[in-house]
Amino acid sequence: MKLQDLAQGALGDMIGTGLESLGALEIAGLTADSRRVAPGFAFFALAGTKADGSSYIADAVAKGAAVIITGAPVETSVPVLVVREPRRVLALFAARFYGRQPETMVAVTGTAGKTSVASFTRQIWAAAGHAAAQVGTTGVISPTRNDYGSLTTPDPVALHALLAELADEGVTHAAMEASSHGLDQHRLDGVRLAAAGFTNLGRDHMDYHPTVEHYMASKMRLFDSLLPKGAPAVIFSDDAWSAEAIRVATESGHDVRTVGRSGNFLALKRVEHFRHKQTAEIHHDGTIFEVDLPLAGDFQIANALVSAGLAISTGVPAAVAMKALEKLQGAAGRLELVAQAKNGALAYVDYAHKPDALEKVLISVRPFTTGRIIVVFGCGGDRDKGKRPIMGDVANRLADIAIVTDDNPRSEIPAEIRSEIMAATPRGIEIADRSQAIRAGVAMLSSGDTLIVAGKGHEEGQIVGGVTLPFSDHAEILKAMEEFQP
Ligand SMILES: CC(=O)N[C@H]1[C@@H](OP(=O)(O)OP(=O)(O)OC[C@H]2O[C@@H](n3ccc(=O)[nH]c3=O)[C@H](O)[C@@H]2O)O[C@H](CO)[C@@H](O)[C@@H]1O[C@H](C)C(=O)N[C@@H](C)C(=O)N[C@H](CCC(=O)O)C(=O)O
Ligand SMILES: Nc1ncnc2c1ncn2[C@@H]1O[C@H](COP(=O)(O)OP(=O)(O)OP(=O)(O)O)[C@@H](O)[C@H]1O
Ligand SMILES: N[C@H](CCC[C@H](N)C(=O)O)C(=O)O
Ligand SMILES: [Mg+2]
Repeated sequence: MKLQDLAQGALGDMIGTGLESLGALEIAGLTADSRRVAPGFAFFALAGTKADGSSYIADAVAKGAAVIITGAPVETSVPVLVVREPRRVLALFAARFYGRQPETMVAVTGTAGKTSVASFTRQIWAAAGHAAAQVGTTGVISPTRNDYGSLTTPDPVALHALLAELADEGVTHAAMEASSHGLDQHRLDGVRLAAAGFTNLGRDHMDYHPTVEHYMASKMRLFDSLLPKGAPAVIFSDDAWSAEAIRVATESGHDVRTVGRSGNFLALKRVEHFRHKQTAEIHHDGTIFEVDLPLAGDFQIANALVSAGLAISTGVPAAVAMKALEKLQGAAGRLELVAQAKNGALAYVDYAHKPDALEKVLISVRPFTTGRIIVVFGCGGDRDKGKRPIMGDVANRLADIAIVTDDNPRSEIPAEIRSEIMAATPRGIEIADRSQAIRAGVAMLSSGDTLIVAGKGHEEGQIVGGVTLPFSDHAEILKAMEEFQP
């Protein structure tokens, strides 16, 4: 593809000249990683969090880069195009380079619930007869794939290559997660969105965002920069940050549709909790729906409402969407019931790795726990350190027994991470080895107890140093259940 064809639509972001003379240049591929450059590629030199891409220009040129696209002039032997927002230009170019996307795309942002909402929206679309996919933390799920993933929001080149493949496979509807990193780094700027959703805002990623306002503003890019004006913005109404999300979406000229107890689009009137399910009365456009949601956890109602809001806003009849809620399967590792002991105690895996999520999950299981709540959890290394004592305190207050263990220590010293948690968990029991911690939790189970193994959800590895060791909370629970037969 010629550079001038890639540049269409991104011209507003260009500065300086260069395109006139370079427009006819044939571009074989795009990348921001010099290690992936092949002959004829455009190499985007991006200033990153760890490295500066401009130090890899020589490497890219040696590998055959045809043009360097960058934010500041550089001297090199191949043509250079200087642009104002290189990350945005990369995303827009990637969208044009790969060309095809599923016709109906939605994105959801929020601190917690994105994976669940992407999954539920895919399931509702599928129930309505659409070929639907989800893209996010747990990877890619479509009618023909279930691929494990790494980033919540893939980088724009990988993302658009994937969206083109999905479109070619016949996928017409796709729901994706918009992480704050992804939004801040313009990873989704080339995605054509039909609607967007917001779940909630809590503490996370304070290692990356200087303030909570910056974190919220990154999330709000979804509404103030990416969603086309006038498109439906589905916003959970009952979060402390809902009003701010509604304000941004309204000021951006969107069709704001709120869902929740104070929702105007889907209004939640009543909820009854049972052990593995809950019943909700939902009002929509003058009709009352009684919905049996086959999932535990108050927060799943919020996720179900946002998903139904997105599905209805992209053409699914409300009655079809409400019916589909009754068949929902939870996203892998999100308050997933892994085993029930002989004595009736329940063991769940959950992906709560931030304070609000841990709090919500522990509160959610209390109504059906007649015995004790036992939680096994840790905090990731090389991530927001501030959340460690907060999560420790949450577990100390809301669980009867808190077992503090390791969760992806990465480059940090595991004992130090644990002691930062333990500082706020005076009742906590520290067991370094995660497998032993889970064994201890299972061994304690008596009738009426609930065990929550939190933090890793669907993950299949434990990252220690630079190495990912095979590990599954799911498998460890089953092994311990077999051993202790509680
Ligand atoms: C902190 C962060 O978000 N980093 C992401 C960012 O990297 P960066 O631009 O800061 O990269 P860098 O390492 O500083 O390097 C700068 C530039 O030099 C280039 N380079 C580097 C080395 C080399 O030899 N040659 C070369 O060209 C790099 O490709 C890059 O373009 O852009 C990269 C491409 O999009 C991402 O892969 C990378 O994600 C890293 C791996 C990561 O761990 N990100 C996590 C924190 C993340 O994004 N998480 C979110 C949220 C998760 C959640 O929901 O909670 C997610 O969406 O997954
Ligand atoms: N609506 C919600 N409100 C509060 N907590 C929630 C909500 N939905 C999910 N959770 C909690 O957060 C955990 C992660 O849920 P989910 O994977 O759906 O969110 P996410 O936003 O995709 O998270 P991540 O950013 O880590 O990918 C769940 O296991 C549960 O503990
Ligand atoms: N997407 C999140 C996942 C965290 C999961 C938890 N197991 C951890 O490693 O902290 C992150 O990379 O920050
Ligand atoms: Mg997610």
